[in-house]
Amino acid sequence: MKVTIIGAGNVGASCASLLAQRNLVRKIVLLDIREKLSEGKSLDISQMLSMIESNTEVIGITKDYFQSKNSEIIIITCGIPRKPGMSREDLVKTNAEIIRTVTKKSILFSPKSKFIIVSNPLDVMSYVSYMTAKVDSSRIIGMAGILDSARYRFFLSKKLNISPIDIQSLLLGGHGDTMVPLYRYTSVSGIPIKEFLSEEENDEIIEKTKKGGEQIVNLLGTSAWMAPSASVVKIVETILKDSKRIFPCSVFLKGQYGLKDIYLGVPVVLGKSGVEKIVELKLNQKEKNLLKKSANHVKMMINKLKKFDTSY
Ligand SMILES: NC(=O)c1ccc[n+]([C@@H]2O[C@H](COP(=O)([O-])OP(=O)(O)OC[C@H]3O[C@@H](n4cnc5c(N)ncnc54)[C@H](O)[C@@H]3O)[C@@H](O)[C@H]2O)c1
Ligand SMILES: O=C(O)C[C@H](O)C(=O)O
Repeated sequence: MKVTIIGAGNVGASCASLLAQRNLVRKIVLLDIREKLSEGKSLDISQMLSMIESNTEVIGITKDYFQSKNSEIIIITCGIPRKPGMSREDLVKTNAEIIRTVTKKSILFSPKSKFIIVSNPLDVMSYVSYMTAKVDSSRIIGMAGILDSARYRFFLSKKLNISPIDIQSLLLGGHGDTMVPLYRYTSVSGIPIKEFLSEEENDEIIEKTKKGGEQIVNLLGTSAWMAPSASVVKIVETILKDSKRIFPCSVFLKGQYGLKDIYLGVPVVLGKSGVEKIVELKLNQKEKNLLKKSANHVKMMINKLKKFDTSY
């Protein structure tokens, strides 16, 4: 069982480290364009393995895609992150080119692989990877909803003084300010959230969640990587164990939620084939409007990209 991670920067190296600690796969290939980076990071991770009793082999590669041959899963974390004052959308042109190039190269050596996309702006990059790979959309999964949901659970846990582990939540929509956390589908150990706080109080938590990525960018000067890599590892584990768990992920919609030709966050069942089912919830009018607004925003970015590059 081999997993390849493209991009050995903050998110990529952290994914390799967390995945190796889970002792889930035989081999992790960490690949970057920058000479020596992945070799150094993989060596550091490898030297940790005897202490944590993991048998995973971690190798670092510069540009040589042959080493990624027949990967079960390819995780795309390469490209530029935002800096303070930037939006995720500011990354679109640079990262689209990078995602297209690395998807083309990876699919050549791993034609049956599932892809987890991390690079931003997430929903558009997942779309770019899907259009480039030309494989069934069930195999191209964007990671964002798990992270956004984890942030929401964290802020909520602080407000309620309750463990985040016991908070269940669900989000829809794009990864960004237009995300749609669902108050109606949030609960604490099965108890509806309305028993703990009002919708208005919850809205304050949602605003914090929407700004969760930006808050870290402003503190660190670059974007988050610990919680994002833990979210990626959740997806990897679910696919490899064929666990059929439900998570919000950015997936290609073909009419579900009244939307098509777009990658957007919705709840999905994940298993060994990737996205095994898209769960369609009955939304109320307010939720429908918010989702539509979020979809319009992602569509607008996709259309801008298509104008700039007619090959999409
Ligand atoms: N989806 C999410 O929730 C989420 C969360 C965190 C970060 N991100 C995004 O993930 C991306 C990576 O973030 P980071 O903090 O790891 O950045 P980083 O700068 O630390 O790492 C990016 C790495 O990509 C490499 N790279 C660039 N072009 C490449 C190519 N063509 N082939 C191989 N490697 C290449 C760079 O050399 C660098 O090492 C950013 O776009 C960021 O916005 C998304
Ligand atoms: O905020 C970012 O730019 C990175 C990522 O999308 C995040 O939410 O942490």
